[in-house]
Amino acid sequence: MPSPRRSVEGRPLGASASSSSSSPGSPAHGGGGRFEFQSLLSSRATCADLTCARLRASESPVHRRGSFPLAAAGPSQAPPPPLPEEDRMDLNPSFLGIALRSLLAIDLWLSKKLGVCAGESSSWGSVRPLMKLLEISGHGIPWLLGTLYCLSRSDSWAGREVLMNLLFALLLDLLLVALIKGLVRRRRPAHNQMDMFVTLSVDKYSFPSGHATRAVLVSRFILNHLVLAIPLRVLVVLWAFVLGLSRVMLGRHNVTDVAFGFFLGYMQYSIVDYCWLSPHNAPVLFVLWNQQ
Ligand SMILES: CC(C)=CCC/C(C)=C/CC/C(C)=C/CC/C(C)=C/COP(=O)(O)O
Repeated sequence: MPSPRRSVEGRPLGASASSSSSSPGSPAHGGGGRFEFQSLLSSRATCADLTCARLRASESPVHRRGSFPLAAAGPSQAPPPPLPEEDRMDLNPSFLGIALRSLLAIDLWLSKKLGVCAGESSSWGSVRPLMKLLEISGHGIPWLLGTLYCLSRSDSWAGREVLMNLLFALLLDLLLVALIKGLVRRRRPAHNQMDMFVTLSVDKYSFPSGHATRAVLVSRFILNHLVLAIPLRVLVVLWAFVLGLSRVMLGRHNVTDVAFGFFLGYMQYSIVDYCWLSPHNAPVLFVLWNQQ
């Protein structure tokens, strides 16, 4: 009995090879006045590509109503096994599915258009060194080392408390970004050159942008805990925004990586603010640091 899963394009479900004279891609008559399509492409590998649509055999009207052609042929012939889950694809994706795919397409298109510093030969290739300088300004290492240095030099309890929380914020950021990157595993854009200053293994993935999370987290932190004149406050916000934009211009990220990074950085600051470490709720940390 020919397996319906292995049948070629347009062949009616369950029909024998000799009866499948219909041309590829054309609807084939499945019996009972109904038409059914089998896979548009024969291999499972190509089915992984979402361009391949397949009618779910187990959910087709013919199957559901018990009038599958082979089943009708006799009780000894069992209906074909349902398609494996990975071979199936709904023909009527939900509105959410369509919206997400459209967003993804716009994201890829826009990110490619904005990636004007992705290489030396790109249209804005001459600005690339400046973008890379911005990249270092938002890198985890200078921020961690800077915070540790300031902590070691701080001689007031208030200063130490703020710096201890900044250190906590930076470490929380590294942890959450690494966790999400490892779970989502979205590859960096194809036009990115992997020439970044010190990276972790998860930094081969792009969602979310660690620079974008850090930019918003650190900016919110500075704006809330440092007394700055208005022009400096504007500069801090601008730095965060331009740093995020530079990630797309360098070709390191897609727009959605940076947008989600901004959102995550904003939420991270709220977490840090909520769990604010002080000599009252985390005395051990402060005593240990004092003893050094
Ligand atoms: C110094 C202390 C207390 C701890 C060190 C913790 C640690 C593992 C630091 C690693 C810092 C590091 C290499 C961060 C990577 C930053 C980076 C390249 C992020 C990628 O950003 P993206 O915007 O391209 O996603």
